[in-house]
Order: sequence, then structure tokens, then C-alpha cells
Amino acid sequence: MDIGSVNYLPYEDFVDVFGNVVEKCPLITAAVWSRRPFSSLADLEASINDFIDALPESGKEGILRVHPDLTGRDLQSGTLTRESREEQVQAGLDTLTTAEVSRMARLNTEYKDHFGFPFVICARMNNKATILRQLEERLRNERTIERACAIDEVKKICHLRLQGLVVPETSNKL
Ligand SMILES: NC(=O)N[C@H]1NC(=O)NC1=O
Repeated sequence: MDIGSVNYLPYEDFVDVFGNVVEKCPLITAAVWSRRPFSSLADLEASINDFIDALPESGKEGILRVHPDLTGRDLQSGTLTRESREEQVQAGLDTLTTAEVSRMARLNTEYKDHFGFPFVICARMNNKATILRQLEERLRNERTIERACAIDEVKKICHLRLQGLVVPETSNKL
């Protein structure tokens, strides 16, 4: 789909197509629809990011809280959204050894107990080794810094999901 077609989508279709660009947050998509027309894919993405940035800190934490844990176990259980499952598989999280699954589960719990929201990272820009390393390192962050870092990761995930849904303008001209 190109950006011109996006601008013609009725509200329901827009939410159907873009409702999960921010994991389990169709409300963001619904709100951003009223900012049409978008001049480009980057403009649509900027509208989503502006909406997120304008939220109070409790709203940002809410976005983080609905993210699934990155663990082998959730991947096996079949409860993830299609997007999240595909991203976790691409990062190799379906190939964790039993020891790695336990380590990730332990660190995830420690992280969540400490910050009150789950560890979020753009899986497709990482692999299982860098995800485990980041989880360990970010656990040591000060809370405000960590919340901002996690929201940046949400935006990276959203960026890649949007790329999969809208043809960038440069490709249109080919
Ligand atoms: N917890 C977490 O980071 N989950 C997200 N990361 C990602 O790339 N997809 C997700 O669902």
C-alpha cells in the first residue's frame, strides 16, 4: 500500500491495518487517524511518535506494560501477536537453549520487579546474545533513563512494522 491509499482508508480499515504497529495499542492508531492526510510514511510515523511523546509518563509505562515478555516460553505458548512472534523468531529466540530460557526468564522477572514494566527491545535489530546482554545492562539503568530507552525501542519496533505495511516513497518511483 502507498501513502496515498493510506490517506483514503476509512477509520475502521486504518485501525485494522495499523492497529498493532505499537504492540496491543490500537488506541494510538485510532487517535492518529484524525491527523490525515499524511504526506509520507515518515509523516505517519512522526504522528505516532508525537502522540507517544505527548503521553504522561504513566501512559508511556502503560504502552510498555502491554508488551509480552521476550522469552522462549511465551513463544512456545502461542499467545503472542503474529507480529511479536515473527520478530522473536527472527531474533532467534525460538532457538534458546534450556539454560538461556532460564536465564532470560530470571532476568525478565528481575527487570519487571525492579521497574514495574517488562523489558522491551526491538528484537529484529538484535539477536539472542545482544538481547540477553542488553537485558543485563539496562537492569542497572536509573528508572527515568530506562523508561525513555524502552520507549525508543517501541518506536524502532513501530518503524519496522510500518515499513512492512507501507511502500516507502522512494520505492514508489522505481
Ligand atoms: N518485550 C518486547 O520487547 N517485545 C517486543 N519486541 C519486539 O521486537 N517485538 C515485541 O513484541
